[in-house]
Amino acid sequence: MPIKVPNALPAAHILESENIFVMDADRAYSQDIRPLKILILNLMPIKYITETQLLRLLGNSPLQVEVDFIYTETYVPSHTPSDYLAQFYGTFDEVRHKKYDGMIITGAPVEHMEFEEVAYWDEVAEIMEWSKTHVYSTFHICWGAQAGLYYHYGIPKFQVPKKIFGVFKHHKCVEHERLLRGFDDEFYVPHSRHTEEHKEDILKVPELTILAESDSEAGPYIIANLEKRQFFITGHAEYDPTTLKQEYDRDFKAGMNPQIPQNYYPDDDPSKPPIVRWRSVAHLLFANWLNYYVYQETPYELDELYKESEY
Ligand SMILES: CC(=O)SCCNC(=O)CCNC(=O)[C@H](O)C(C)(C)COP(=O)(O)OP(=O)(O)OC[C@H]1O[C@@H](n2cnc3c(N)ncnc32)[C@H](O)[C@@H]1OP(=O)(O)O
Ligand SMILES: N[C@@H](CCO)C(=O)O
Repeated sequence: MPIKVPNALPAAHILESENIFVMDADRAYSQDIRPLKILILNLMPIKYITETQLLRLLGNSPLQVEVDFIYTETYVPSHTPSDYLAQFYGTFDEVRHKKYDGMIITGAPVEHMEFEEVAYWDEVAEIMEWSKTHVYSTFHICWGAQAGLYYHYGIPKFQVPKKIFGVFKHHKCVEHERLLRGFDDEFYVPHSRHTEEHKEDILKVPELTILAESDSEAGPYIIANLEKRQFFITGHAEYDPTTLKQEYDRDFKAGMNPQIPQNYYPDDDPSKPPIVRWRSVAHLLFANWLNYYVYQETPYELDELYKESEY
């Protein structure tokens, strides 16, 4: 079954070459099944890379998925041409009247700033408030997760002395969790951040459960609220095989003497091709979310979702 994206989105060509069935927005679905509506708030600077990474995982499903992208109006992205945004993206104002089965809030390279200092903070906070009544399930990634944990539950982030950078071993913290169905007892996921949440702050919030964590400095990895309508993912399962390499090379060229990503290069040698240990986890994570927490739970008629809302 296909994933439907804005017409001529560059990611579509890449995904088609990977045998993912992509439909443009004009084409009708062949079956009378309501597609799942997913909204992606893409805060990453190089938009097409994140689009491709997320659509690759959302598209690897028998479910019909229709994706809308939005960017922030209160901070206009500098690395993405305005005609690209005009062609493929909307704004929150253009979608606030709609309801969605799922939403993804991406990471963002703004973790050094206090949340309130980020130019689009008020807008992102408004979107997170709106999501409570207009989105069935929200998946927050990296800075998106930090922002969600802070906005919804007051959990602070802290600067770490050494960048959490590499591919870290994790384990499940709960049994029989559908989001983790198919995960091995130990699994690997990339992290790339300079900040963290403290586990004890998360455990203090009765509505939150840590579903998976790492005993390394990567710490809590997947946090869910009680209703399992909000997931906070501190790592980057969606990253391409060479994303960490690109970040390392970028910082190396900038003379920043970056640390070598852990558990990534054979013999920790950046001249060797990296070992990819997280692809299957990425596919399971997104497929389980889509299947168990979006498709199987969301109302068939999206208008039924928080009908009482007069937002
Ligand atoms: C913690 C996480 O979530 S990890 C996810 C973040 N990881 C990444 O973004 C990896 C890829 N990013 C990069 O490699 C770099 O950010 C680059 C190369 C794209 C840009 O680096 P630089 O040019 O040095 O930084 P620059 O000052 O232009 O800002 C980079 C981004 O930070 C964000 N940003 C910077 N200042 C602000 C601000 N005041 N308010 C909001 N966003 C800001 C923007 O997203 C900006 O990119 P955009 O304008 O295209 O949206
Ligand atoms: N993943 C990011 C961290 C930025 O906050 C990078 O190194 O680009």
